Amino acid sequence: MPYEVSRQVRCPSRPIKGSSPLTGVEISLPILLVHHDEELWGDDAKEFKPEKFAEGVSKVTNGQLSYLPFGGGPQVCIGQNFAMIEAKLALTLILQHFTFELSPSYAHASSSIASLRPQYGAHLILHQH
Ligand code: HEM
Repeated sequence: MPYEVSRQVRCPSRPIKGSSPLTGVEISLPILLVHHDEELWGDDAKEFKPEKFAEGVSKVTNGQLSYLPFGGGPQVCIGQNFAMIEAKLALTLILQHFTFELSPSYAHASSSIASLRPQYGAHLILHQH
């Protein structure tokens, strides 16, 4: 997930929250902050709870555009479906043959260089079935 998506305002007649931004102004939407917003996601917004998505994205977001790992609108990521299938396929193949746990050497430090990633790598210990 990239840290932010940005756009240059080309049409001053499109108001944003009641104001008309100047033409040429660049507006950035910090995706990471939107995904951690407690108003949108609740008090446990910063906790890792993938089960929130058990009934799909539209259920958990109440139809709001508040989950944007692939952006949204006319410039939404064209590789979204490919990336999701690839990730599910890779994870399925790994889980068919291995279980894994975090290594004690793993240090939790997320870093954002174009996309969000573990700063010191994801140290895993794999166990073959
Ligand atoms: C997990 C993987 C990926 C993530 C998180 C991701 C995320 C994103 C995001 C957030 C945007 C929107 C940027 C914006 O609105 O300014 C975007 C655009 C784009 N992505 Fe991805 N992407 C991923 C994989 C891919 C793959 C695999 C491809 C190509 C096969 C791809 C091709 C593109 C292209 C061409 C755009 C620009 C679309 C446009 O401007 O019309 N992405 N991506």
